Amino acid sequence: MNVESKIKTLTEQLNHYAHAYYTLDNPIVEDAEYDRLYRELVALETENPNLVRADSPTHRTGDVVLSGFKKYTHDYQLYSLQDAFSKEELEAFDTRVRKEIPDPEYICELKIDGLSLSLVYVNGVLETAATRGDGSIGEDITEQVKRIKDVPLVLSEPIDIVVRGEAYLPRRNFQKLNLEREEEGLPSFANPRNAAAGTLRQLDTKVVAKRGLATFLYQEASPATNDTQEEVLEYFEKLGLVVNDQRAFATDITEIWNFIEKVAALRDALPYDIDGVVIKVNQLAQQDVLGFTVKFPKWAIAYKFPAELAETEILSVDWTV
Ligand SMILES: CC(C)(CNC(=O)c1ccc(Oc2ccccc2)cc1)c1ccc2c(N)nc(N)nc2n1
Repeated sequence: MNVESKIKTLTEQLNHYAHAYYTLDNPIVEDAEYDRLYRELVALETENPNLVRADSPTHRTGDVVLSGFKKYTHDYQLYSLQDAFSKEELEAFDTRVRKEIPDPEYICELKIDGLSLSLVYVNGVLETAATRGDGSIGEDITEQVKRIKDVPLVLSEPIDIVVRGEAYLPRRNFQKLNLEREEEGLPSFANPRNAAAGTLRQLDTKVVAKRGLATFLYQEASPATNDTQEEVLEYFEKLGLVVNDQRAFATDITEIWNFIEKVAALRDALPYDIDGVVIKVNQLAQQDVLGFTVKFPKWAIAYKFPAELAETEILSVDWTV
């Protein structure tokens, strides 16, 4: 086997193992074996730098220390969600939708408490990752996002696509990070969302690789190639992107509310923080009929759970009254 096919085989093998470990949470090879193959690839790439592939896992570990963040202008507006804090507000949303869509089918997704980000793939290769910013201009965090192990550097298909999702810190990594910071006499992070935001603002990408961020993708920001939001999410999984599996269909507020109550009951057992449930019209053609206000899509709403009192707030509450 010549060097080029040896590098191709090693790269594909290592990416397959990493996908199983980080994206499917289902390791299929011992760490020692992964490390041995990884070292073999680094040696071959060092001798043949012109043969390093775009999807090589070695792109994730090179220690790049940036001097600052470049601004990035999104090709597509990244919208916010209108919020609802009660069942009545959801009923008002449903009434507004039904004025234009008599029989809507909704899809309900989790609202992950992380940092919104946009991934731009060209020919299937991750070209840019950026924060949402104000929806039009964000910050380029490409080098940082390349160190998030479940973000594919190359998709399974060579397509141009802009996807949007959330970067978050799994609770177990959040607890591990705060323990380390306490031992180093550093202030701990208040919550996983702040820790994720602080990590992606690190200019030393080695720090990002160590912290164990993860992602869930939920939106195709470029013109959609599917008919429904559900099909978009299934397509994302085929491409190698991570999609949250906690979702449900609903045709009325009762079914939406049932899902919200189910999620509220399992919320504390989830390995990540959520701050609500996002309800969307599932058919993309129906989304187009409803359209957008200046800031929000009229076909989606976020039901926000009551904010959990932070430990400090709980201690300051006068429970004697
Ligand atoms: C619905 C949307 C606001 C994203 N959608 C967009 O940003 C968006 C962008 C261009 C769109 O349409 C286009 C307009 C012009 C060209 C191409 C597409 C449509 C939606 C949103 C926002 C936050 C979410 C969140 N935290 N969790 C989940 N689970 N879903 C979320 N969904």
